[in-house]
Parts: sequence; structure tokens; C-alpha cells
Amino acid sequence: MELKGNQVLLQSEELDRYILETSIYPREPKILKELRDATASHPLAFFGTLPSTGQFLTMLLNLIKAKKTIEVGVFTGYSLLLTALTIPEDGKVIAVDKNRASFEIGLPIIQKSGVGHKIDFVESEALPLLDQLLEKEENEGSFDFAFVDADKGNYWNYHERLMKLVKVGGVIVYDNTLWGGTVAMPENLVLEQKRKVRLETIEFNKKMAADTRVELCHAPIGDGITICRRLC
Ligand SMILES: C[S@@+](CC[C@H](N)C(=O)[O-])C[C@H]1O[C@@H](n2cnc3c(N)ncnc32)[C@H](O)[C@@H]1O
Ligand SMILES: O=c1cc(-c2ccc(O)cc2)oc2c(O)c(O)ccc12
Repeated sequence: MELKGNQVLLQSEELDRYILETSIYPREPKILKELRDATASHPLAFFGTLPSTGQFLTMLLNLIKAKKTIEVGVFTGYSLLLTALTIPEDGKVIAVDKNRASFEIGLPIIQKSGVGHKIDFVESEALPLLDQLLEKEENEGSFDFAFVDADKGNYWNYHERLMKLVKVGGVIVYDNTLWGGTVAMPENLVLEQKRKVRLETIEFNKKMAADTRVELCHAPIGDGITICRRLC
């Protein structure tokens, strides 16, 4: 069956709600909830990183003690704000999005949070920005962490660049890599508007699975996330 709405990959929406209400919403920082609420009336509100994914990203950032990070795909800033809240006072997140207007919806909340100074937002297509970062030798292997949540057809292009920017032992997370569960469905059961990204995601997942440069974990959190750790 096609997955819709909040893209629940679990056995039931009730189980998804159970996890949210038991373990996620009560621990979600108030300022992130505020940003989520400010995004709720946006016609593309479903773009926002899911709180389940956000909670996992926060734990991962803490576990690896991430200090210098990159984010590709900001929208109104949910994952960006959680990153800035989690990295240390002298940490930095370089965030790129081709659309500044959506970032500006979250900006007043980010400014109020007191962690805005850790954020360098760049309005740009992501590929040229990553290429620009790579032009400076000092950026190579200098990032602890990257989160990618933008155009799915470019994920492999982002991966090739991020593999040079992230240090050996650093972590890259890709969002939406189960694409509402459609990656495992026959095409004829998938809504027409989801088919292109489904094929792009299947192709990306195949390439990632074969990439021996990384340790890999493909986890059914949120809309599916792929976590990879650079090995060499
Ligand atoms: C799903 S949203 C990101 C959600 C965000 N992580 C959050 O927590 O709310 C995807 C974003 O990627 C941006 N985007 C899509 N293609 C892009 C590209 N080629 N370069 C830069 N940004 C892009 C869109 O403008 C959009 O804001
Ligand atoms: O419904 C979407 C669509 C996208 C998307 C598709 C194609 C692009 O070039 C950029 C973005 O991304 C989404 C996403 O990241 C998400 O978490 C939920 C829904 C969608």
C-alpha cells in the first residue's frame, strides 16, 4: 500500500504516534517545537525534517562530538537549528539552500535561540557551494558531519564531494532514502508524482550499498535515513 501523509514507515500510524508521544515530543526542545509550529501553515510544511529524524541526528552529533558541520537543504531550519543547538559554542554549521525565503521563516526563532552565531547560511545551488569549499585545501577532510536533505537526484553528486570534505571517521546522513516506502514497491502502485524520486533513490541506494569507502547503516527512521561513516 502507498504511504502518504506523514510518511509512516512503521507497522501502523498508532505505533508512530506512540513513539512520538512517549519518547520524542516530551524531549523536543521548546525552541524546535516553536520552529515546527511556525512552519506548520507553510504549503510545503511536509518538507520539514521529522522530529524522529531530528532526535536521532541530535544523538549522533553528540556521540561523535561534531563541531564543524555542513547542511545541504535548510527549508525553514528545523535540522539546522537542532544542529546549532547541539554543537559546541565554538562550532560552525555551513548551511546551503537555493531558497532564502523559507530560511527567513525560521530565522527570527533561530536568532532568539542564541545559537545563530554558529550558523553560516549560504543562498546557493548546493553543488557550486560544495565545489567552492573544495577549492580551499584547508576545507578538505575538515568537517565532522554533514546532513543532506535536498534534491534527491543529486545525492550521489553531493556524496562524491562530501567524501572529500568530511574527515576520515566523519559521518554523512542522507534523508528520505526509503521515500515513503516506495523503493520496495512495484512502480505501478506508486503515485505518478513520486516515481521520478523513487527511481533516483533506488539508484542512490544501490551506489551507496556498493561504496566500500564507507561504513553504512540504512535505518527506517522517519522517511528512511542513510548514515555513512567515512573509512578511508
Ligand atoms: C526537504 S527540504 C529541507 C528540510 C530541512 N532539512 C528541515 O529541517 O526543514 C529541501 C530543501 O532543499 C532545497 N534544495 C533543493 N534543491 C536544492 C539545490 N539543488 N541546491 C540547494 N538547495 C536545494 C529546497 O529549497 C528545500 O528548502
Ligand atoms: O515531497 C518531498 C519532495 C522533496 C524534494 C523532491 C525533489 C527535489 O528536487 C527536492 C526536494 O523532498 C522532500 C523531503 O526531503 C521530505 O523530508 C519530505 C517530502 C519531500
